[in-house]
Amino acid sequence: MTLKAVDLGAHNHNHQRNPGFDLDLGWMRQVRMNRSALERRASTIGTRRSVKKQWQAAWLLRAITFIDLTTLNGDDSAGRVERLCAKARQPVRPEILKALGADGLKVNPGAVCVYHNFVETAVNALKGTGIPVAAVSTGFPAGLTPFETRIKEVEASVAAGAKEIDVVIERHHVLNGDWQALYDQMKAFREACGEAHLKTILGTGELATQTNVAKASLVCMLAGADFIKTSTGKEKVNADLQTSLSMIRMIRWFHEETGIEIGYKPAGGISKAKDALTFMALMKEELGDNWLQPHLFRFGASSLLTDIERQLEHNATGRYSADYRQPMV
Ligand SMILES: O=C[C@H](O)COP(=O)(O)O
Repeated sequence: MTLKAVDLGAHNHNHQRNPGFDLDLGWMRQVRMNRSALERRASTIGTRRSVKKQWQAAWLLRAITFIDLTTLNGDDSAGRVERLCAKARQPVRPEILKALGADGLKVNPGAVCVYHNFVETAVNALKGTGIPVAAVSTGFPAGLTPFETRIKEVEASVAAGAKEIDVVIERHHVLNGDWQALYDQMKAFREACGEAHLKTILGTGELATQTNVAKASLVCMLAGADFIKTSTGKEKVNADLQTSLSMIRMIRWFHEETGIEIGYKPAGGISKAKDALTFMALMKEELGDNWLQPHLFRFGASSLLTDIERQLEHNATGRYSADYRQPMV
């Protein structure tokens, strides 16, 4: 296996950030998505392309570098966050890496994602690793706390050491077509983030139409988002392939018009290694290999790593072990 040749996507520090642009209502009017066409295209992704057996371990290791290892639960505690960070330091058991011939590789998730209250805990637990902490800091998951409070939350998370801020949008702005209000809020969040990267969560399962998803994506990118993200993980419908297509195609269009590369983060309900590989195939087909890097692609996922480690072990030994061998937290 040629694992050593696989670029495990070190963070790209030369990447040009999105400076933000004016809200272009003329462009907004051109945006249309056809749900059935998206569904047809989405249904071909997992079937036409499957990763060949000998490449699977390399792809799975690469998938790990895209994970925002996440815990966003009401019963989160410092202890749980510390255990999650320990997992981020060593996402795959050393004997599995050794068996795969990958023991020399640095494989770490893209970030650890927590509520604001645990940013400091995570920053301390990840010291020396270079793994950034992402915070959901804006009245997550509804995003309906007072606007000023949310801005203060963002500033507090950045001050505590978060390098990425995942911000939920107010869905009613989209449902009412109030693009200016959405734009103004996102612009203010971007400003509050400073050097930290802004990831905007659309809550796509609550936006009613694919055209709304696409328009909300464009507004967030125009306002200066570094990433657009599907879901909080708390909506009834979370990341899926057809919605991903709507967002990815807007990323492509935005890049064609502005030259700026925006990251994509499907989140919520992605828990199987096989699904992760399908999302990666989708990115490769629609945006090309360049987008398969941690500064342009992430999975928001709480349990995906467990399944990936299981599959890697199977790949290395031909056997599956029980889930408790790969405890998450
Ligand atoms: O952004 C991440 C999501 O909250 C994680 O969702 P999940 O628990 O379904 O993987």
